[in-house]
Amino acid sequence: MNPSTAQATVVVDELVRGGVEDVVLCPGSRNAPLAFALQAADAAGRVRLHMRIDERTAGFLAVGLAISSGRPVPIVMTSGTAVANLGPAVLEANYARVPLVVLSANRPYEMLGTGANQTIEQLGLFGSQVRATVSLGLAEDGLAQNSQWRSAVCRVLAAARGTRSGNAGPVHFDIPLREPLVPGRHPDELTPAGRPNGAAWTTTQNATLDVPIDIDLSIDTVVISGHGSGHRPELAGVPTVAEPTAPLHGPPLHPLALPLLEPRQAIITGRPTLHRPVAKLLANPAVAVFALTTGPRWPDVSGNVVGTGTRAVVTGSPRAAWLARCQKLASHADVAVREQLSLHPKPTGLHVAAVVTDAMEPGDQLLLGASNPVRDAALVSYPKPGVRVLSNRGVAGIDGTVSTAVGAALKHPGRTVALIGDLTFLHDAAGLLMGIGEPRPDDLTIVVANDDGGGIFELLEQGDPQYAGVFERVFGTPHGMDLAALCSAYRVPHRLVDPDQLTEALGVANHGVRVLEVTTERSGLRELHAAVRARL
Ligand SMILES: Cc1ncc(C[n+]2csc(CCOP(=O)(O)OP(=O)(O)O)c2C)c(N)n1
Ligand SMILES: C=C(O[C@H]1C=C[C@H](C(=O)CCC(=O)O)[C@@H](C(=O)O)[C@@H]1O)C(=O)O
Ligand SMILES: [Mg+2]
Repeated sequence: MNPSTAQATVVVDELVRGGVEDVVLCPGSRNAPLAFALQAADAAGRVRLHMRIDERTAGFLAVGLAISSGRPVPIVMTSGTAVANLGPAVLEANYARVPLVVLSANRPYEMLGTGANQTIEQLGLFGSQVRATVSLGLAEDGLAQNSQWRSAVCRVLAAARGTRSGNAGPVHFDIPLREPLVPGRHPDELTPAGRPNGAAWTTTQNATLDVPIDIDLSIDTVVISGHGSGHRPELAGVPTVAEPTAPLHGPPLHPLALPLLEPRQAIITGRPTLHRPVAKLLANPAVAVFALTTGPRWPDVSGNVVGTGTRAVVTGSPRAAWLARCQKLASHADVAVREQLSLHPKPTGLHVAAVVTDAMEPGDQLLLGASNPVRDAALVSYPKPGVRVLSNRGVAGIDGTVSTAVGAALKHPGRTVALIGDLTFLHDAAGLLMGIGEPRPDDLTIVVANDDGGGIFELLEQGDPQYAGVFERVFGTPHGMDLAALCSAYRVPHRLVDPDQLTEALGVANHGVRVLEVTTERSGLRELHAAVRARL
């Protein structure tokens, strides 16, 4: 077995021993030793290999696989811009604490600066965005490097999982590889041995971060449950504004009810990412804000957090009058939203979100695109028990969302529905490119609310009628794209559905990947949201 083949075979073997189930591979030559080793592991049923041509979609496919399974997912690619294309996925993984491993093949380091082809300073490329940057020395004939290789893999996986830090996230694992890059004449030679019984080379237990903080719940309190929040049974009695991807700890509180309430205390769990009324509350100096997070970091956008920890030691109970007021205002907001939807003359993304979230049942997985879809879901529904809701809230990008949905669906045993906007769909339509024979989701429905542009901007300052002369081109960005033709090019079934047919269409049994496109209007969104607020 030549040195590069031996090294690659050991690395793949140790990844499998470390609990990796899925690996995404992009074609290249420098990473050929890893490609051969991964193909062999896939053929032996030890790992599920996913080939992707485009490293950008590969990275977000891995994000989807990782957030749905909780397992580290390596993405393997050749040197050069192939590695740089993982940038957006690494950013998302950093801020959303997703265990990704960018496993980049590299030219031998001595080639740096020589003008050698496809040779860049890729070690360290992701800077502070990764939890660790690990490299391996070149494999050499006759050197006993097995233990170094295997222990490095264990360090990579531990860093990605946050095993000792409580802070899962992306890791860059850069491996310089020297020719020969293809297996020798004796490809069946034995792999340098791992630990007995398939164990990992280095084992460790998850560190537990335990930082208790005292919180008195007799003070009028709301909980803001944001992305990445842990479950907090100690807050079960406290009115909770939960983002769609977060647990609903206590009685549901609608985000639009917040401005009508005067809590004296707020408890953040996870990281709030969605609503301005939430941001305004958390910035109010008259409100005592606590942050409970599971990892070493906590959010404090306004610098108003008075105390933080990983566990609340609660005393007291919410006042009955406070609970009653929160419940009344939450119900009022719920009614106002649905009532205005029924009165609004044109179908909008908010209408589509209401249909999709109403259709979700226990066992389903829902993935929400950035921009309006995730916000619309928050306005028309509360997190449902048994429905897993995912969204790339790390940096709220509209990139890679189709790929993320495909990855998440590949790891979910039941139905996955993705609700995304048209720009989000167009941004990552290449995520539909799944090569012949590659694993495909059993049941993924991508619902595209197509308002021919960026509906979110209608609701922001730039959507004010005073900017009408400028708005449409530089914010609305109408495109007029034929989504049916695009889906046809990717060989994915597509159906244009009237809004009032969407419930029925979602109920049709699905096998594989399909796109349901719903034409919506963004021109009346500002008025619709204003009408809802006027009813509060
Ligand atoms: C990669 C990336 N580029 C740009 C943005 C800024 N942005 C946020 S929402 C949005 C428009 C989204 O439009 P669409 O997906 O159609 O959803 P809609 O707002 O229409 O519901 C853009 C461009 C972003 N978040 N991420
Ligand atoms: C479009 C971008 O992001 C903006 C999207 C929505 C945010 C927002 O305020 C929506 C309305 C609401 O939640 O009340 C907006 C914000 O946080 O102020 C974001 O900037 C973008 O390009 O950043
Ligand atoms: Mg749109």
